[in-house]
Amino acid sequence: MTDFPFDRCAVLGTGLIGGSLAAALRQHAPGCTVVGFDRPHVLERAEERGLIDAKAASMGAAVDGADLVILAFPPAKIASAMEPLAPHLTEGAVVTDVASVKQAVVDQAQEVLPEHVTFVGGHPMAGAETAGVDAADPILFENAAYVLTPTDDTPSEALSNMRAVVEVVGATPVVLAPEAHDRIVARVSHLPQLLAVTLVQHAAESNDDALALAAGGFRDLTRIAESPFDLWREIFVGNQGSILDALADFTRRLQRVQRQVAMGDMDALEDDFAAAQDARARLPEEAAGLMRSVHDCTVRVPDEAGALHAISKPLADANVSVRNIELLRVRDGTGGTFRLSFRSREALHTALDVLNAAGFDAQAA
Ligand SMILES: NC(=O)C1=CN([C@@H]2O[C@H](COP(=O)(O)OP(=O)(O)OC[C@H]3O[C@@H](n4cnc5c(N)ncnc54)[C@H](O)[C@@H]3O)[C@@H](O)[C@H]2O)C=CC1
Ligand SMILES: O=C(O)C(=O)Cc1ccc(O)cc1
Repeated sequence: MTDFPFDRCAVLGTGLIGGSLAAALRQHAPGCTVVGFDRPHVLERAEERGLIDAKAASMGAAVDGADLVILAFPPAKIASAMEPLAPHLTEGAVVTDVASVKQAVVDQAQEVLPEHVTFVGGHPMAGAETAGVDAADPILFENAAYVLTPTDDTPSEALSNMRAVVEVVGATPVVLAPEAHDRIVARVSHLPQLLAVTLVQHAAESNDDALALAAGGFRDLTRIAESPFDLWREIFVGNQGSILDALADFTRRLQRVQRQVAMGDMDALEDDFAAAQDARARLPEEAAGLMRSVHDCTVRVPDEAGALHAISKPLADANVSVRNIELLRVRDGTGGTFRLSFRSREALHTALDVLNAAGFDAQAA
């Protein structure tokens, strides 16, 4: 790629996010050499998986000569790595990070990074419930929002070069002040994480059989309850103020809902449903990441050998690629139902046409 503004990128922390960024850069900015640094066994794995071009034995060696430095450690380690890194940074380098909370990292960068580099905070709004180098995937950022948090001092060239990084990995840049970012993610990411965990616990502890009755809605709403705590511990500590504000606001809303239910105020609840439907329709069509909500359909098939082939063949013939196939249920004698997921609304609609034309009962899910 000729107009990619960086030649040598150091990725410090080659886990889920760093490994995915490294791999996406290798794929889409082939002129840029990607050097990784992590714990030796992780780095070994990153190289084995082809996520990086080269391994560095130390942080200093990784950033030596790098015009782009991506800090992709856990948040506290990102902040604590800056000071020891400072003397090794190359003049003119752009330093960025991926931490889920921005104000503290931006403050730390302003305090300890040398004048001759520019720090631009970043946060890809894409992730997965599994961490680590083995979960890294260059497709992770496709269609994701990717927040950049420049300050008043950030030179416009550094910001536009970071936009190029975001775009080359398939994401959409969203520029926000660090404090605005932290307030927003408290509501769309940190509070939902706490609610998912609380919902699962609330149901599971109410009755031994409760989870056996949970349908798709409960599953959709609680997917992120499987996320590992290690990262979240740092997020809850790092964004405590905004999370407490969001919790207080949310508690007031929940109390209002409680009053509406108690008073049988269906008009008020209907208004809430309408407002939520309206707002949800404005969610980005392709939400972020590997775990994004996908375009699904269900297909009923007869109980006979070769059923999966019978579905996949006409789709392959029509050049429709399937992201995921899940067998939802099988009943002896009466057949089964598959759930198929596609990457886009267009692919889903083509698939529905193809499958129905082939004689299946396929419906958008
Ligand atoms: N997991 C997610 O869904 C998202 C995470 N983030 C941010 O990305 C950053 C990394 O998170 P993940 O990639 O999920 O975690 P991860 O655990 O997959 O990756 C972190 C990497 O840092 C390395 N590391 C940690 N301490 C180290 C040390 N002292 N020396 C050398 N290497 C060390 C680990 O070995 C690991 O490979 C965090 O700052 C997080 O806030 C941002 C968006 C989404
Ligand atoms: O998988 C999901 O839906 C997520 O919300 C993942 C996620 C986790 C942490 C972040 O800072 C950003 C995104």
